[in-house]
Amino acid sequence: MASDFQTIPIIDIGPLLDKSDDPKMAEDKQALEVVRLLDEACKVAGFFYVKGHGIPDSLIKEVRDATRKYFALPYEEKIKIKMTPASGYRGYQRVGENITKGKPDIHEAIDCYKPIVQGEYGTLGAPLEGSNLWPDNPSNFNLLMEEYINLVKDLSRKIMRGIALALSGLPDSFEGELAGNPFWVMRLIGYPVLSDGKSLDMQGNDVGCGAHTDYGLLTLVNQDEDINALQVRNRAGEWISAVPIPGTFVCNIGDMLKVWSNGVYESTLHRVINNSPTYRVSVAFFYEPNFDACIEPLNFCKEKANGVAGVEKVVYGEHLVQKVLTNFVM
Ligand SMILES: N=C(N)NCCCC[C@H](N)C(=O)O
Ligand SMILES: O=C(O)CCC(=O)C(=O)O
Ligand SMILES: [Fe+2]
Repeated sequence: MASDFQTIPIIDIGPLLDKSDDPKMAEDKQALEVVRLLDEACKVAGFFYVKGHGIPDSLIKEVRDATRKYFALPYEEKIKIKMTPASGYRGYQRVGENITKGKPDIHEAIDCYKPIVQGEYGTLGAPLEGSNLWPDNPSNFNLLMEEYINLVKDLSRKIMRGIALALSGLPDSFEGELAGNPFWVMRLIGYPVLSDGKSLDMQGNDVGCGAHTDYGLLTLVNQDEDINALQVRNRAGEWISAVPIPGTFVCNIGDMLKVWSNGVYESTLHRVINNSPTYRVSVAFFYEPNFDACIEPLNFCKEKANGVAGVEKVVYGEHLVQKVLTNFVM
């Protein structure tokens, strides 16, 4: 359960990454210290900064800059990759199209998902079938994003090996049938400046993204430097700013890890409010279980609660599809 934390921990995961594919990982002192810090952060806040991740800062910035260039294009250009039910909910959505708790969010985005071929998951996967819609402009956009996706996906897998140990499981607890073929989601997001630093629309809505939890396992947020906008709710109900720390990702745990951990880790509520005078870009990568995995508390997590499951089981793909189908007005 998220406590009344006031700050979000920073974890240098370098020593874990060095050993994460080593069969002796669980005997390495420095890797185990990272595991301890992950456990603490997941229990206390459900959020932490990841440093020492090994992904070049230049690539991380390039991804944000390409995203910014795309959003700066005229609407007619952006709408060429419009997200529709027929595109598998992949592509561009304009400001106000995404809905959180009944209110339009003040952001625009490109949504991407791991490609799903027709029939791959039967009716379960049908709404998200398709491949991603990438803009032609800026050029090389898709190559850049694919390079980035490969790196953040592998980073997430390694963090999950650490989290498996943190929950007293084996390092590969989240591989094989559970998350060995991980689904992923990426959202390239732009948060416009609010006019006069006040509300953008007549209803006085100034929320870039309303309070929500993420749906899967781990989220890695690549956010603009120098703009404070992402806020995380602690148990006392206070909103704690996840201020940008150059060279880090903001990492948070999602609903499926809450279930697998039997509620030992919480998927913490967060929201985005861009009150700055500058357009804000963030790129959120979501590392998820296998699309068709049935998620229920793992035995080694239930043991701590005398074998009692404290959270409901769910098929990940059903959870995701139910969210996606209620996220948009179209
Ligand atoms: N894949 C993830 N986590 N996307 C986050 C979007 C959160 C806002 C969405 N309208 C909602 O209400 O969930
Ligand atoms: O823009 C951000 O900093 C976070 C976005 C977010 O929470 C999400 O897309 O799930
Ligand atoms: Fe989120």
